[in-house]
Amino acid sequence: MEELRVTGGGRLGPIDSSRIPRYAGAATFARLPRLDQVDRADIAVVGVPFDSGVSYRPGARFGGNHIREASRLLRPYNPALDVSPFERVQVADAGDMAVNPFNIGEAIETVQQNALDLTADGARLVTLGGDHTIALPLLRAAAERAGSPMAMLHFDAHLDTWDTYFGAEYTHGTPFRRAVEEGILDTEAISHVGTRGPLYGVRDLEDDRRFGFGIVTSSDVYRKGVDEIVDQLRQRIGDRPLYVSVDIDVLDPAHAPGTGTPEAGGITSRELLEILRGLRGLNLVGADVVEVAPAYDHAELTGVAASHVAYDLVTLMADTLTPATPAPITEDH
Ligand SMILES: N=C(N)NCCCC(=O)O
Ligand SMILES: [Zn+2]
Ligand SMILES: [Zn+2]
Repeated sequence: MEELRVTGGGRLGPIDSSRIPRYAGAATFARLPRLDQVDRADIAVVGVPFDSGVSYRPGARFGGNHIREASRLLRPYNPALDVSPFERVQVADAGDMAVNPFNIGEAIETVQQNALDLTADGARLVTLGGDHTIALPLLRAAAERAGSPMAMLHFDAHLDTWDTYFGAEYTHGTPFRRAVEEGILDTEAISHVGTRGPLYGVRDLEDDRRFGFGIVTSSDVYRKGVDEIVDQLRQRIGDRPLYVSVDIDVLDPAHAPGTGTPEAGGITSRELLEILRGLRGLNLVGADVVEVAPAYDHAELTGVAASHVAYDLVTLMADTLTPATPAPITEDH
């Protein structure tokens, strides 16, 4: 069947949902071309089907494809930022990394190597997880490409700076402690956003502060409002290279039930999208959306939220990127 695509801006864009029904055909993120259908991509969206690092409900290995299915409804123009991301730069779906589910150490190496391979020509990555374990190798690869320690915003109900679980150092509750230990984050410019819920003890917060993390809790977002939070975060980040990691459980379970470790009292999808849009103009070098576990989802709520979050992350990146190649095909259709 012929692939009728939106080609505005000269890029190979999404399959045109006004000519081929959006529910037809195999899913790629936002109906974009696969990476092998374009010469190169400025932004690659890639899946990591891995959830061997979870401490409670499993299933985030299916998250990437769930987000892709829900992303069929995205459209090419983002009015909130007045950007057509798929016209500005070439965006493509790089498929899924083939990650060993039985060996976490090997899985982490594979994710790191695949992320380096995908960014060798200057492309930036938006990764669809997978559990939060994968943030560590993604951060390693992004820091190597950035050439310096990075600022990071970590949207999550949880700190994910715990030390070990059952003696294991590499789990979905520990990636950011490991990242700080490895020196790949700029500890002047790292913050959690949306944290809440019971902890193991006050020591969790003391450790976290010692590592350099700032904390904007879910309650801070509610009480101070989005604009004040955005100002605070932007000041801390400055012009450093920025990595954004979004654990979908940052949202209240009412907005994102399909996740492995849900906590009551979370932010809304509107608040999350508004904070992300407030990051406009910052040097976003990499991002992930993780912890989407479709077996616990209802009515695709979590998938829809995650697909919109990924779309806004792609838009933020596209907005600041100078395309590495000029528009490859003729203007419009
Ligand atoms: N990264 C996520 N989603 N959760 C971490 C929870 C760790 C725990 O079970 O205490
Ligand atoms: Zn979490
Ligand atoms: Zn997490």
